Amino acid sequence: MLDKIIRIATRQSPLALWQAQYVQSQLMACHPGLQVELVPMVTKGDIILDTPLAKVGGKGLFVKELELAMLDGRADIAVHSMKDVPVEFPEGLGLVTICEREDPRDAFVSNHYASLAELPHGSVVGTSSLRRQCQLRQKRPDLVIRDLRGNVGTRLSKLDNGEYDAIILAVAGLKRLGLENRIRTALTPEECLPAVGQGAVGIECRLDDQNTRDLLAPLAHRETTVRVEAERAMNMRLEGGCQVPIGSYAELDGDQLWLRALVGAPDGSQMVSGERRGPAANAYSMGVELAEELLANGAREILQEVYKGNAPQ
Ligand SMILES: NCc1[nH]cc(CCC(=O)O)c1CC(=O)O
Repeated sequence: MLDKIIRIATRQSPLALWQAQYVQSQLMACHPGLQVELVPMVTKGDIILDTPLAKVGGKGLFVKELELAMLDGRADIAVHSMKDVPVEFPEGLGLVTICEREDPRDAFVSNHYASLAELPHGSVVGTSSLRRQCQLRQKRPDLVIRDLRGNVGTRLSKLDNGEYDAIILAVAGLKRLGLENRIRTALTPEECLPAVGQGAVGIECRLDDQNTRDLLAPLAHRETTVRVEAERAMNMRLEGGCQVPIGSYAELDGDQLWLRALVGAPDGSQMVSGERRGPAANAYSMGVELAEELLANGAREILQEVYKGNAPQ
């Protein structure tokens, strides 16, 4: 076991590297003597930077190259932000480990205003996330939402250049990059329901690679795994990828799981939401049932418009 090397396929954005290095150091701490190397790669999502993600279309734009590397045997594992991981995996690969979740909330970031409520009428807010967009528009129809792409550092420089009055980013990403001081307020789940898996890091590998799976096992975090299982089951039933106006967020209190979800039209004109409470053992079925409730209450029509690409923005 000790002469084994684990190779981690990773994108090269600062956040992806942070996540890969986090798993690298956890693996080395759990298995003294184990060698863990990073295999840096470029993905389509890193190349197509000028088009709004929802229009580029493909789910999993950032993970396909990493998955090919694992299937080819050039890498053993890939580390993902759970919110960017598609609901389905190529044959032979799967998500085997979910690590402890960081703060799952969205952050309000601005150089002039302390909170969403303080933003003057007509302020320009940057986000490319349809989920953030629909929730912002619902609360503040007066705001002008503009697309904002690129890695976290690029997005912050666009804010600093004066292109936006405020931007919305995940708290987790900012904390991991040591940029917590840029957060003016964290939005509560009531203000902006987080994305499926937001703040959690997951590890994918070849399902037949039992040796690697055994090495990964101690990195799994039980509570996070249950929460993300419920959130992803919801998303899966909605057939939602990562670029959809869907929020899905679960909390665990002892054995009691509380799952909340919403589907909204990107222009904020419609919003369908619901919740479920139940034992953690029912995480998966709670997700599926909540998705079915939302579909029956209008989410089906909202999502159809979004997938057709002609939802009002
Ligand atoms: N969509 C990009 C992305 N994917 C994961 C994170 C960081 C937070 C996380 O790990 O959930 C971010 C940046 C952001 O949304 O601000």
